[in-house]
Amino acid sequence: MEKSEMLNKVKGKLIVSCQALEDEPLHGSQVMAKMAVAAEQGGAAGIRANGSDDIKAIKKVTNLPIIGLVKRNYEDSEVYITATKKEIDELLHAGVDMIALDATRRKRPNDENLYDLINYIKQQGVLVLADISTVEEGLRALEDGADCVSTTLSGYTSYTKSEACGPDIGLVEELCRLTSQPVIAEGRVNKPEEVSMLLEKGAHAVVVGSAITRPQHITEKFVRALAVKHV
Ligand SMILES: CC(=O)N[C@H](C=O)[C@@H](O)[C@H](O)[C@H](O)COP(=O)(O)O
Repeated sequence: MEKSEMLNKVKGKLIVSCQALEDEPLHGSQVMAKMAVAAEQGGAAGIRANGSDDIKAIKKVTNLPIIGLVKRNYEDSEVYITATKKEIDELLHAGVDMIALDATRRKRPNDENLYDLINYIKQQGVLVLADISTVEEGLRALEDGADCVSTTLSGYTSYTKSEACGPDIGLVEELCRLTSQPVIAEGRVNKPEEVSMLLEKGAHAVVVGSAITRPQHITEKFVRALAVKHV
């Protein structure tokens, strides 16, 4: 797939994040592959997926474009989304259309450098999605060569931590105002109407994860509503 073709395919559309870590009930590549099929049947235009096993299984069942990442924890860093060249090589080997990596300014494991990692991915002809938590991080990542940015980490870095339960609309708006490059809205998008609202605010595409693919979280919401009703 041509680089620009992938971005055109997801423009104005929904991308579904199909992820379940080892401690989650739906963990397993076959389950994530079924989630991806369900997402495609529902009309998703792309899939965001974690780890080469899940990605390989998903590629067998759908031709939708895939944004790949590898979540891995390192002792010397808070960065866990595609933190080093090792994870990038795993994704290149699995074959993805776009690689999502942490593009915060936090220290990376082995002191690896964001600029070098972005440009390494680009040299392999794969698109780079910068997962950021602030406007400054987004602009800097684009300067460093990222093809697009996603608001994935807003609320998840020590300096953006919040109790917010909805998407960071302000961050999407501000990034869209300051750059003409694609801005993807991601993180705590819980309602269908938020997807259309974020697209109207200028988002290129919207990623939804937990609200579609983490049934334990969906159940919790129903249970909370039940508790409120009976107070
Ligand atoms: C912060 C972090 O590690 N986010 C991860 C990034 O890949 C995923 O766990 C999220 O599910 C994804 O970003 C979609 O967000 P939400 O599940 O809120 O729709």
